[in-house]
Amino acid sequence: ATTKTKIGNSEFRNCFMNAAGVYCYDKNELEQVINSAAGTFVTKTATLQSRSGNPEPRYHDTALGSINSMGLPNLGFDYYLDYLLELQKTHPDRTFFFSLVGMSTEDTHTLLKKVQESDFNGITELNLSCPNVPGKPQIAYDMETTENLLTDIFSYFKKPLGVKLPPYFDIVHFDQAATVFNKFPLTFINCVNSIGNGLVIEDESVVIKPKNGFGGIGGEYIKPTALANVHAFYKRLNPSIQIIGTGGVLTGQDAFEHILCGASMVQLGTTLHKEGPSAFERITNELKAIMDKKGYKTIEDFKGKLKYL
Ligand SMILES: O=C(O)c1[nH]c(=O)[nH]c(=O)c1I
Repeated sequence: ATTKTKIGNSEFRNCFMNAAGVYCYDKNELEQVINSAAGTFVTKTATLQSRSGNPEPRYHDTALGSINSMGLPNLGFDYYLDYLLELQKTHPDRTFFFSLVGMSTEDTHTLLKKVQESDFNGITELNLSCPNVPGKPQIAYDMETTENLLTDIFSYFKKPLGVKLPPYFDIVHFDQAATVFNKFPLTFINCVNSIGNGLVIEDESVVIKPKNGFGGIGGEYIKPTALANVHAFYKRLNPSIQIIGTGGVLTGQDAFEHILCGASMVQLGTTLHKEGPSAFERITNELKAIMDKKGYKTIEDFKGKLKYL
């Protein structure tokens, strides 16, 4: 079996990659993902200026997953663009993802216009779902703002673009969000970001410093929500808009379920943070074993073919 995949016009030797925020802060981490079994990488979400992020401790692993309130720490847009342009020379056969968001609508347009005017030939992921910047809402929970933003973006942005979405929890919200996304030539949507503003307690205390311990939840806790979002949008979106599945992937079986729900690419967040880049080879082999046992040669043989009772 092969776990190769395609997003837009780009082919990837493997359908696994990191989730933005994990193993993607600097060249050292990104190089490790390049040299792993992963098919590609996405950068830490970049803002116009570099950011130190929220006070520490701001990330905590638990037995079943993780909680984080990083606060968008990143080395700034230019650092990641320079590195991505360098990789286009050293790895011309590979396509990488660039995650970004502005601290204001104006900044978002400034960033995307810079990408549009640059020689970057990869795929851009606009993060509409960061839950951890105090005072900033998760953009994609406001459908009017999201529609207005995408309308303006697609008036000038002509390169492959996808959006990173927060989890939705109401069928009507799936309907409303899909109606908006179907209006635009999106290459993909990425479901889901962490479940925002959870609270983890050890003994009598919260475990992270920012926001009195409130932070985004990842890991085993969120797989049912992630699968539901992948499948809900898979059933509602124009087939031209592909789905990247993120959330709760620990094993090849979890990845199999994301693809069964309609994912064309699967991202590792908490699992990658805990296990390191060797997780890509382990999970790829586990998925291939499942495919071989079932007689599936490519992920297209079972993508989106979730059975109902
Ligand atoms: O706190 C973060 O940096 C962060 N943390 C997340 O869990 N998701 C996000 O999109 C972001 I930008």
